[in-house]
Amino acid sequence: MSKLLRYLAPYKWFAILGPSFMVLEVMMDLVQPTIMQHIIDDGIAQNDDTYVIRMFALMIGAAVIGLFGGIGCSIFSSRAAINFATDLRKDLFTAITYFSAKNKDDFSIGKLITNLTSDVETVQRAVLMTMKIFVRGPLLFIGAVIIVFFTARELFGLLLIIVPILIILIVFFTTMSGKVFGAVQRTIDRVNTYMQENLAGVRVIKAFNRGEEQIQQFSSINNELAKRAIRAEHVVGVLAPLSMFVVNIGIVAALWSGAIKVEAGTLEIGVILAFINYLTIIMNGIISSSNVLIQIARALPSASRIQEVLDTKNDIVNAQYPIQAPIQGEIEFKDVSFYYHDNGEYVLDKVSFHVKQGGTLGIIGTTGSGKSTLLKLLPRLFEPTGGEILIDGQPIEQYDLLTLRHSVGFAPQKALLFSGSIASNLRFGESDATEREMALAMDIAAATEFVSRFSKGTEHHLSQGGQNLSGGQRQRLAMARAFIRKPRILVLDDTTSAVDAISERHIQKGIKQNFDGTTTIIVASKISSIRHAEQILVLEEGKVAGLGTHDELLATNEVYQEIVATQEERGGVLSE
Ligand SMILES: Nc1ncnc2c1ncn2[C@@H]1O[C@H](COP(=O)(O)OP(=O)(O)OP(=O)(O)O)[C@@H](O)[C@H]1O
Repeated sequence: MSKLLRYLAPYKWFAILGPSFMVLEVMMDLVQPTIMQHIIDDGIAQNDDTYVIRMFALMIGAAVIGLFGGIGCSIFSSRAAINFATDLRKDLFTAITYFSAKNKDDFSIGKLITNLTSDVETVQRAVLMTMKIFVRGPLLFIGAVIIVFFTARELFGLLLIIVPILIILIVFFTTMSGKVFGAVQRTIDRVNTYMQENLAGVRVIKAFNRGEEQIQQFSSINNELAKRAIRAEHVVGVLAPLSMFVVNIGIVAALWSGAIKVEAGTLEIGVILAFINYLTIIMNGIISSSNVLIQIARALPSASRIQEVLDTKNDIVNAQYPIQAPIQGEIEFKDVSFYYHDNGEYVLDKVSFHVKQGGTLGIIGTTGSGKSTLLKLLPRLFEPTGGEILIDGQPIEQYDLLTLRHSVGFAPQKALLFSGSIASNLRFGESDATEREMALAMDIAAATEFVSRFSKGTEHHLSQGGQNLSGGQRQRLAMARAFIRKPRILVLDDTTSAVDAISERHIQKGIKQNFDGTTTIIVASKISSIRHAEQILVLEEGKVAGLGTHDELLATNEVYQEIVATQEERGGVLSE
């Protein structure tokens, strides 16, 4: 939490002014019972009307100044806390945006959403309450104790019993609340993860008639959240009535012992009333301090979760002196190995191949053989765990990341688009692409025809993830987004799986004509997509099972022959 407080630095004046105004309000609150005591003992008891009126005017004056203090505190504290949270949220979003793929895998999406929303809000509330109330509580408490010591010393002994009891209650409940609210926050993570996954998969849920089961599973997590939240609220909720009970006992004791003293003529009635008022102020001071402490205890787990994200080191960073020279496109994999998790299985095992600049490599293999993983190593979404990748003869990690990623036109297997216009999605690839460049990229990707059918053309609005397009249309736009960069290395991960054969041929022709000097790596599930590649790499369980031209592999490679045979059985597309 203390680390996060650096976010208050730019707003330090708001953060100082807020509590300062609160001091003003507290002073006015503290002075009121003493004025009242004087009204009773020196004004009403002595029948001095002028004195009473003067004191009433003083009371109203104090109330107005207190109001001014309260409003000032609210304005400045909320500005400080809201700006603090806005900057924090922005930095969190930035950190998450620059996470490496591995960093992202380490955090669940639900947890990151909770981070950006509920965690930031919890910390913001704690900061706000600290500025507004944390000054008020202790000041009210200390001020009232001092005033009672000087003005109602006859009853001061009672405070020595009541105050320690109240303090013990607060320490106990604050400690408890930190634990129970930590558990609530962790359950909110689970709810968010579950909701996020289910919202993304709503169509699958419907298609498989899994609605009831999913609702039941959600209910069980939701009920768990309710149980933990209720427990947490109970813990917090018991404190105020318990404190009130202790104070009420104190009031009874004050009245009883005060009455005896008034009867004996050693105490005035106004002092008892002032004492009771101050006792209530002390209780309010303690309860509001405890509310802030509880809020801080609640915010601590949130703060450390936020800090965990901010502290996460991106494991893919630029070299100290990165190569910024333009990339030509020669690629060499030398015994490249990779696993996703320590102690996990090798997904790629000593993979070696060489593609000359402007060459074409097709990759084929069984499901889960590591094809997509291999492609993800090229824009350095992941780092090899063994071996070396060379681009133009230089280790890939020596290249400036921006230069490297700008040189690689990557169309992933899952054609994810963003909400916004088609044009904005294409410009994701090249922000200052002209209309002509967009038209050419769409033409190569066989997207022109379906886009022109939309009344607004490239201004047609796509919903979240491009869900209002067909799978094949999404794939074409994702390819166009990669083409528009005019990359030196083009990486297509099974991007024509949902594209019809005629369009696929159009795309292949387009790539050949327009990306002559571009090194192209294409992962495909259909032989027809890669049969004309200069080299074809056959992957099996992460290992190279073959490397050669279509004809060479067909003649000598068993795995390739098997894939061809299976595709022919299914009415294969080899003849195309
Ligand atoms: N983010 C990840 N974390 C952990 N394991 C992963 C991750 N992504 C993929 N894997 C595992 O790595 C292996 C290779 O996956 P990859 O996606 O590279 O295969 P693929 O050959 O592209 O498969 P497909 O043809 O089905 O697309 C699989 O066993 C998969 O379960």
